[in-house]
Amino acid sequence: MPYCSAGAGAGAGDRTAASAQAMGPTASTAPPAPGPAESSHSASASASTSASAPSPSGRMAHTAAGAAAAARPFHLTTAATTASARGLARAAHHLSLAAASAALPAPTPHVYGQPVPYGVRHKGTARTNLDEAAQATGLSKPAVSPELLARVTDQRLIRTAGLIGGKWTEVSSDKSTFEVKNPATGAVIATLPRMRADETRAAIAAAHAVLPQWRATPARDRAAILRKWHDLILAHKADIAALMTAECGKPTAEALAEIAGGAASVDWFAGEAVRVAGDVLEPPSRDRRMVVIKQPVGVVGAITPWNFPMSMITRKVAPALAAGCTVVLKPAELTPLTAIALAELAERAGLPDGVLNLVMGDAPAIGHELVHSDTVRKIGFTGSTAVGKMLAAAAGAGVKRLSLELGGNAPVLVFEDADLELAARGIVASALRNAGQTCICANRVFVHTAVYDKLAEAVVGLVRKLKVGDGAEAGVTLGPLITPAALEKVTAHVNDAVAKGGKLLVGGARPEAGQLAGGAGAAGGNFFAPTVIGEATIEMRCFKEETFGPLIPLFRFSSDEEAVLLANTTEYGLAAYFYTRDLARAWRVAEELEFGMVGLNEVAITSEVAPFGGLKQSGLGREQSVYGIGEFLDIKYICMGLNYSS
Ligand SMILES: NC(=O)c1ccc[n+]([C@@H]2O[C@H](COP(=O)([O-])OP(=O)(O)OC[C@H]3O[C@@H](n4cnc5c(N)ncnc54)[C@H](O)[C@@H]3O)[C@@H](O)[C@H]2O)c1
Ligand SMILES: O=CCCC(=O)O
Repeated sequence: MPYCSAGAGAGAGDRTAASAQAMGPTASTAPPAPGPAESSHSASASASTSASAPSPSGRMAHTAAGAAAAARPFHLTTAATTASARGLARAAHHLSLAAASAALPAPTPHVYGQPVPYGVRHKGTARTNLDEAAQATGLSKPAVSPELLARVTDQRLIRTAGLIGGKWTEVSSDKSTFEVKNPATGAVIATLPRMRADETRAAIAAAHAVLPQWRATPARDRAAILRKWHDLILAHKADIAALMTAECGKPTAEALAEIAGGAASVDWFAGEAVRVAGDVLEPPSRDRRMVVIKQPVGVVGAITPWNFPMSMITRKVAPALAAGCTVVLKPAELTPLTAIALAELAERAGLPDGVLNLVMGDAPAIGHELVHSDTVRKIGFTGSTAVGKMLAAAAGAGVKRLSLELGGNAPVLVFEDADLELAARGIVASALRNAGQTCICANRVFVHTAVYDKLAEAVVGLVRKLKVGDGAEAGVTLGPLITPAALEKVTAHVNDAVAKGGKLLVGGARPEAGQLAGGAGAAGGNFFAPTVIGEATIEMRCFKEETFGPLIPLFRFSSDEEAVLLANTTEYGLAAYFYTRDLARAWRVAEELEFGMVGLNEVAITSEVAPFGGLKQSGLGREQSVYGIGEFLDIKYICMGLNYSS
């Protein structure tokens, strides 16, 4: 199903630079510290100490002991080497670490202002290990705000924990935490464990341990679990939308559209699971037969951004699970709550323990483990081009499979024969979707000079009708930007354009508090008024960079050749759009645009049935569609000689 209801540049850029630095050469060359199991415990000894009760839900039970035992035949058949024995011991150790650190009672989240002790409670006292950690480190405990709890009906969807080997893990190895803020108010809505390398290694080990069972599970059964997950997502869409809007800021209608699209991906890949097929080749001689089979690539590391907190996850996790892979997911730290709710629903759908693991916190440390682990065979990443390039370099060193969905700088071309009303609606819907924070947002609008003034007037008229405010308020069509840094980048792009001769047609600054829907609280949010700049030129930053904010710059052109040249003048190649009624021009321009996705008289191009991905520095590989599952499958050729003596 297509979904599009009405990009944080500096946010993305600034964080990106910081993370890139943190991941620098020192971090990437440091070998992971060996776990104690490698030196002092046998696999079975450490596994047997960590066995836990079978799952009450009746799901495939994977205790640490069970999972380690399950891993054994796989190790023995694929690589009966010392290294694999060490790997098994390490897996068992990490599983026992996960089991021990996650041996917590059913979560009762600490609510700000009403301390509810949880964590590992000491005998005969209400104090927990978290109280001690908080006291010792001065750091806050995992918690959720009453405001967040009040928004959600099924409060079990809100957990202050990652998921490792089927255990919700509420304490990170160094007991540190990070905060999640509502971008519409600036208020802290949750505090979560800041996971790092230890938790990531445990999650990788858990995913590896259960891989033999999951890949051997019949595709039909994997598909049934995915369909159940899809149904549960839709049954809880109001709660998921509330979480998504609270952490990411997008208006509720946009959150619901994203959930519908994300659920559609899960359903699509449930269908694809049973259609994986190989080939029988015509052999060059009759003494042999040749076949091609497809097999899951193995453990997948999935790293996702904040701007689509659900659909960027389902596009990776659903095809990976359908193919028979297991997953370690690292969602963005700005928006982990949607990911946690999705993982909780996956568990309820019957996904076996360890098949989907969730870690979040210290992005460079987690990323380093995922990309340097020999166990992880594939990285699926969506995010900035800067972080994507760094991951690509590290994954290349380990010859790991890689999909990258990176930045965009989408052009819209409006030719002189276009339906101008349709074009104006499309431009506003695309450019301002998620407050302009969408990788395929219209970032540069090129208009034929003959229709420029009319188109500009129509765009400005539509922009003036938008209602800016807290996305949770009814009727709001434009929410806040994700961070103050994102606000700074949009402000800088607007100021730069005006300084270089751009005409401010509407917007241009932060709205006054009184102009915002959402009451006084919204005054603390990261809002920027939707802005249209006329007479934009190629010297401006908004021509070269992804603004990732609510800015529509209008450029002029006077020939088809000029329009296509302007559109292609970017290192990005994700999405492009154009409006014309001329069939010959439509084909010519569609073929000449150097972008992975092209919308002709249409901006709502995203769909689970269509390949999503970019050219040039916008990425590698494709998500969604019939092509999407191939990213998680290895191709194996088997040649069978028939010329043997009987
Ligand atoms: N092409 C697409 O499909 C697509 C979709 C959505 C967003 N995007 C792009 O994503 C960008 C915005 O997202 P963002 O700001 O979250 O990007 P980002 O690159 O800062 O973060 C993306 C993810 O990478 C993680 N990360 C950051 N540093 C890391 C490191 N050193 N190692 C491993 N992981 C690390 C983050 O925590 C997050 O989970 C924009 O450029 C946008 O165009 C692309
Ligand atoms: O930001 C990228 C995702 C956009 C989409 O799914 O349409």
